Amino acid sequence: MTDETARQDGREREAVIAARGLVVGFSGEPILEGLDIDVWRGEILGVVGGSGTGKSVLLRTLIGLTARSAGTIEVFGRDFDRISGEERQHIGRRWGVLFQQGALFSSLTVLQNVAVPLREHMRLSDDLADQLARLKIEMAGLPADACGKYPAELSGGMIKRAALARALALDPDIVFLDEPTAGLDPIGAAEFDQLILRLRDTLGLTVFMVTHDLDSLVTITDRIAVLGNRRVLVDGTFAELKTFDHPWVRAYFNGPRAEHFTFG
Ligand SMILES: Nc1ncnc2c1ncn2[C@@H]1O[C@H](COP(=O)(O)OP(=O)(O)OP(=O)(O)O)[C@@H](O)[C@H]1O
Repeated sequence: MTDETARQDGREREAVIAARGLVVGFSGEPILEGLDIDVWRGEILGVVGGSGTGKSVLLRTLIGLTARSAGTIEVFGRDFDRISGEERQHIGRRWGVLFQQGALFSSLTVLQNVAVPLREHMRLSDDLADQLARLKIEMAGLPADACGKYPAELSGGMIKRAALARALALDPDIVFLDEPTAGLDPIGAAEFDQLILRLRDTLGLTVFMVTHDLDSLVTITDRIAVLGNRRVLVDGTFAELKTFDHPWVRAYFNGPRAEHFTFG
């Protein structure tokens, strides 16, 4: 949705993230060039694009893990380049991240993994950190006996849930999810979708979700941003994107796997 559409909605939308003119590259041609994107408070934004278009690079750039050579990023209305280190740290605590492979510490149990951000950022006793970590683990839909397990002892779905519990540890306002349902069976993926939806509805979370999962896109996203030609080509609902006139967008949203999703 563009700024204009947001205004036409008659509702004031608050951009949790507003990035403008992002340029990101490693060597050679930039991966992202002149990219603008907004993430609105309380929405589930899906980010799609062909393989290698820079979805994960965008996610990492927005959270400050990948450097950009140009562009601005406002987070909660604050220009990230113009704030003190202390404020940056404070803002960093307001987001949680679920990386593609979970990125759990293999030598720590699930409970210890989830307690890491609590111990790092809050001055909590070990006991209180453990209690809070148990709560997040339960919120992520894991059984209590998962707390004492190591990542190697978990299924793919449990790893995603443990990583989500860790992302939720500091009660973030926004969570960044990189392909959260990749590698899950269809039942596990649908359960994970519902979990994300429930967390958004009950906690008022904002969700930035990179995904290739058409079912997730249809079922839980409010809006989808399509990456292509190094920027956001277009954004809108799944139904809107089905009618957008661009070869890749048409092929993606009306291809053999998407054509059965029809809208009133
Ligand atoms: N640290 C890095 N150093 C050099 N090149 C990188 C680095 N990170 C990403 N790239 C390159 O940037 C491009 C975009 O990568 P990215 O992982 O963002 O793609 P993606 O859209 O998430 O792809 P996929 O859907 O396959 O996960 C790729 O060509 C990748 O090789």
